[in-house]
Amino acid sequence: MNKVMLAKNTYLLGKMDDREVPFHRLILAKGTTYNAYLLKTEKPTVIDTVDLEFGREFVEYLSELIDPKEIQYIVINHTEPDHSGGLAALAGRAPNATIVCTEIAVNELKEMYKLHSRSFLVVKDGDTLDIGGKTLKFKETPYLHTEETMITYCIEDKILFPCDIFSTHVATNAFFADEADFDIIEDFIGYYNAIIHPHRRYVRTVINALQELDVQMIAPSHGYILREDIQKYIDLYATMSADTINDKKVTIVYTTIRNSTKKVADNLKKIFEENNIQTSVFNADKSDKATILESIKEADAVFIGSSTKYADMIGNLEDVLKDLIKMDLEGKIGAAFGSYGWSGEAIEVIQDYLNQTNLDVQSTSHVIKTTGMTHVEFPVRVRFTPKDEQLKKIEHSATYVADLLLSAI
Ligand SMILES: Cc1cc2nc3c(=O)[nH]c(=O)nc-3n(C[C@H](O)[C@H](O)[C@H](O)COP(=O)(O)O)c2cc1C
Repeated sequence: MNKVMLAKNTYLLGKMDDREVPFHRLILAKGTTYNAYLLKTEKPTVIDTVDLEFGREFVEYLSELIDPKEIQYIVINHTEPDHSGGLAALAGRAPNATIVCTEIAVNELKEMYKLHSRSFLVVKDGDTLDIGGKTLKFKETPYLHTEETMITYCIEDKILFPCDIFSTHVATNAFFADEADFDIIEDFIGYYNAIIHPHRRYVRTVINALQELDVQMIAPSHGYILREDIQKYIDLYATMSADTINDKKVTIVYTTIRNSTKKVADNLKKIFEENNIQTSVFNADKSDKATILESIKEADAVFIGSSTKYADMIGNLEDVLKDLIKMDLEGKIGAAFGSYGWSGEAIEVIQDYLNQTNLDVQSTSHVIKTTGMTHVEFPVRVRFTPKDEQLKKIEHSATYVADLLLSAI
């Protein structure tokens, strides 16, 4: 365990893990660190903890700096157990501490660490918390990289605690990037690519939020603390999260009885067009098949949808799908969608057809396995006419594909 002071009364409590750590189906060849922070103010506050495995060690080390009973707040920016895991050991030893997190995080933490009778303080975007001598400001960062995440900024110290964002996976005794005996950029970019890039749309929200903050130091939860040339790291995130490609095309083909599936198609189109992706939509029963197939040949992503009638697809769609199986669609993204009433067999039949092509067919399972995102669903299944939550669902799926199309990585 390490003890380093970042500002007056602000300590790094880090655990170095120099094993080849298995993480997100990767092996971290250089290991990693779990960085937590203690702000020893009038209302002592811990920001994040360490991996579950090192929880007791963490509390022992923390106890050398402060009696845990004095701790008033434990801020949890992100519930993944490599950061919140120390709560299991800390909560019992710090009975007077209120846990500070987003609303979504409350239930996750209660369930994960059996904290049902614990006191929680839910913070929202822009809320501040006076910890007696220092003030914390919170910014919700949903989907970066999970739904419940937030970042914390200490106004007096001008230190940003962004948890996973701006991290590096390097087991290091040089706590600050400027003290490393090599340039950390490659590791910084490698971490971004592995963990953050699939969520890059939300990186932009953070970059915008940072413009309103005077950040002099970035203290993430893995790897190096950044205190020199901070803007270089922020600019790198801005560049890496920007759209790099702008000439992509999507083709959407559907059939419908009473236009609910058309509404799904139109909403998909709206999202793609908001992302400057040229989008063509065809009702397979009202369009020339050769024109549809030509458009699919030109497209980078293909969405095929139908409503379900007596457990099957509607109209001419099957003819189009039979032709797709014979085409070379290598390198294109494919997705199924449709409106349905109770079972939605048509959508699954379309998915089966797409799986027989050489399209890169999207599925919920693949999205979860590759990004951890649970709010993106494929195929896109909408009960009856899409509204409210269902429109959000369509937006999430289209946005996900737009992000795949607009990024070179
Ligand atoms: C004649 C008929 C048969 C239907 N059969 C099914 C079915 O087998 N399974 C199902 O999930 N929904 C079924 N539905 C419900 C439709 O799929 C649902 O109303 C859907 O929203 C229609 O979308 P559309 O307007 O795009 O055609 C049926 C609807 C009708 C009118």
